[in-house]
Amino acid sequence: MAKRKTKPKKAPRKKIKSPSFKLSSQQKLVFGSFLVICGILFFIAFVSFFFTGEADQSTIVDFTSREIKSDNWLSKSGAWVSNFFIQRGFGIASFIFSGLVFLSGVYVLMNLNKSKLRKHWFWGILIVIWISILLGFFGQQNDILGGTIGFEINTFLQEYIGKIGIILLLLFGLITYLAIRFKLTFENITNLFKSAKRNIKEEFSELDNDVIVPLDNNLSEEAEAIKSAFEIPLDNNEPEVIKKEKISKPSAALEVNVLENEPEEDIEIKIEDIKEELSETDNLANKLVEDFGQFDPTLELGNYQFPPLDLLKKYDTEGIKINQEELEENKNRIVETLSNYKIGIASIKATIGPTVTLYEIVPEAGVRISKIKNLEDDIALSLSALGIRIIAPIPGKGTIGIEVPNKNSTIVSMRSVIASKKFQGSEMQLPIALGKTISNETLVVDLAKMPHLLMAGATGQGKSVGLNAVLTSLLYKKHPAEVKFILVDPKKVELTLFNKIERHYLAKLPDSEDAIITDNTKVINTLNSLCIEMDNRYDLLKNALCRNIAEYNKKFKSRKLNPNDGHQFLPYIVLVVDEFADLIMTAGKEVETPIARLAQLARAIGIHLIIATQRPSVNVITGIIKANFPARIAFRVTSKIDSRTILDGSGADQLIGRGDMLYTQGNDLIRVQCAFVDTPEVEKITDYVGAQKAYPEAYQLPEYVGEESGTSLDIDISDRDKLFKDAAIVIVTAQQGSASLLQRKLKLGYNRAGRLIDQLEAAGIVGPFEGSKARQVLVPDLIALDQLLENEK
Ligand SMILES: Nc1ncnc2c1ncn2[C@@H]1O[C@H](COP(=O)(O)OP(=O)(O)OP(=O)(O)O)[C@@H](O)[C@H]1O
Repeated sequence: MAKRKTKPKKAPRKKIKSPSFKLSSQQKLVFGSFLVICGILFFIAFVSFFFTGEADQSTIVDFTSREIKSDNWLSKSGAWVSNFFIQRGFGIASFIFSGLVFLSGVYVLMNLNKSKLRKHWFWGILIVIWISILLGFFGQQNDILGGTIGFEINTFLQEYIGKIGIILLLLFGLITYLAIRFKLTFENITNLFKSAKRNIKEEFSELDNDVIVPLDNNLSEEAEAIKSAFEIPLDNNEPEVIKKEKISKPSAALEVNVLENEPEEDIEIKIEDIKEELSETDNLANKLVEDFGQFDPTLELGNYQFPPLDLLKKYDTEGIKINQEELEENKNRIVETLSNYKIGIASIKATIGPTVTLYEIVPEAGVRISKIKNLEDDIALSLSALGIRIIAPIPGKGTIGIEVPNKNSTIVSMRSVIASKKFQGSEMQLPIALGKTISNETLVVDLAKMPHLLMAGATGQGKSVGLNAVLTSLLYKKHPAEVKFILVDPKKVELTLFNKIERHYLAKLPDSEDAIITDNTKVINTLNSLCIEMDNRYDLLKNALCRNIAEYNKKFKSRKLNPNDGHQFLPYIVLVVDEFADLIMTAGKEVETPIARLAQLARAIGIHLIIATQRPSVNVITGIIKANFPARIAFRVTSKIDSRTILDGSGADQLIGRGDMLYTQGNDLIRVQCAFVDTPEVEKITDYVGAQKAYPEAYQLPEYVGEESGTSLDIDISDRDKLFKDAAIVIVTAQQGSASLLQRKLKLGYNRAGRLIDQLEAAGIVGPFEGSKARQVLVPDLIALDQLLENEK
């Protein structure tokens, strides 16, 4: 599964030529109509047999003699055929044969699916045998009912299992037939009985309500009353059905349904039964699904066990405890502060969350909302608490919210959110249990819908824990075949634990050693490779006529896409970048461009990005990135400006840290306490997953050959630029392997400087291309350079 390189083409196998029975259109017409006519002839002969069979007995004995005449409607042939099938064969069940021959003709004529026809024959023959055995019971009285074969089998079976045995055997055959042919189950039958019972009941109760009132002069009193009340023009003698509803209670609303007089002429409605033709591939896919079942991407790791809940820790400080005193105190202070500014409160309500309590205030009529908003600092001061946030007004509620941190905040454990019904029962494509909201509800979001996530917050406020929570959620819900991670961790320590699940869940570039990327230059290659993967996936989707990965995978699972055409089950790819700022600082545009491209286009093909940064400044979170990351998580930041960069508004600066965060998916801000998952817990999970059978290697991303790394390292010495030696001296003296230095010092154009750098690399003077950084100079001084050039000669 993990391996996705194109398979080497198999040597073409020699095909053994099987005789082909393909008929041309004309042949089909001739053969098909022949069969249809045969079917009809059989039918006529069989019917005639019941009238003329006895008289024709002699004809059969002497078929060739022209003297003897036959009474059968189809003369001697008819007599012979019907005698063969009915008398000596299967009795009246032989009619089924005539039907089958007729049907075969229709199938050939209309070029219908042959496998279905085969099925009809198979089941048809079984039914013939079944009926003839059943009617074999009456063989002694009337031998044409079950035919000789039916009678003989019946008597043979009677000797061994007796009459009761045969009846039970036939019953068993019938049940088997119904179960296989009509997919009948025990539940179906019970449901059928139940609904029939219900229908009968309903019908009876309706009968009670329907009164047929003959509209003549002898109208009952009630009907008379109705007639006068509604003045229905009653002109002919046809009886009309009047629904009597609660007529006995004249005061109640009276519902009367009077059927309109029928129009003079009935206009017939023709109902066209439009049946869409299934294409050949559909038939093939259905057959494949019938034979092998749906494609199961998880089959290769069929025994994979999801990590159990017990690997996650339970915390003592979990669960919300109501501190009545604190509530009362805060309420009084809020009321007091507001009354100091002459703001009256109509009502106040508290919702206690894990870290903060929301006081919802309904101000008295006439109070301006902006007035309360301006008092934010004053209220914070009077409550002497950090992290007060005022939401005025709360969207969709018409109240004003004041969020006040709890004195004793409670931890929201990863265990509690993973165990929640909301997460366990979620049908999302990439469900993530972020934590709990202020009303203590578990917040589960779909990464596939976001479709990319930007996470920011000052150092030590819970970013890494947040990233771990995201990854843990996916590990608990998604099979290794369904999702792959690409982890970029410049800090080198945060995500190392995930190394253990490399062959299960990680994706990497071919030939790279570590799956977790810690080197910024490799990030560029990975991002570009991911862009290639994106393009490849779009091609696959285009060929499969699907709009997104979910549709594509569904189609692939139902075997409608041929793996020989390059189609395969596509896992989701989640790219996680910790410390995005660091990356932008070192690689700049080279990362921004592929990130922006991925962010703009990758949503449909199942590539989702999560980028986290400590420094939410505008040169890190640029406009183009912001535009493509509508879903954002803000942990506590130090300034209002940072908050504005992340959330386009303040709020993140008023958080209290330790996993307290604001989440937005483009519209409302939701305050959430992030679920806490500690490093030992993550370690346990990765150990658990890592200990299980894995794919042979990590998921392979497409190879990316960097533009600059295309240097041919075998540049001939004689082909070197005239300025080669000068360039080498400049580079070694400055100990800086950059083309722009050569451009400046030797007054060269970019192309020539670039060529020189390539030649210097080929000579082993500078190292390989390293992204935006200058190349490493491998020769320490001019003496060493002289020696190197001397040796070359
Ligand atoms: N959801 C949470 N619930 C409780 N405590 C938390 C939560 N998230 C973080 N903390 C506390 O904050 C500490 C720092 O968190 P974390 O390592 O995630 O910060 P960070 O933002 O990644 O910092 P840095 O940027 O320096 O890596 C944790 O060790 C933990 O004690």
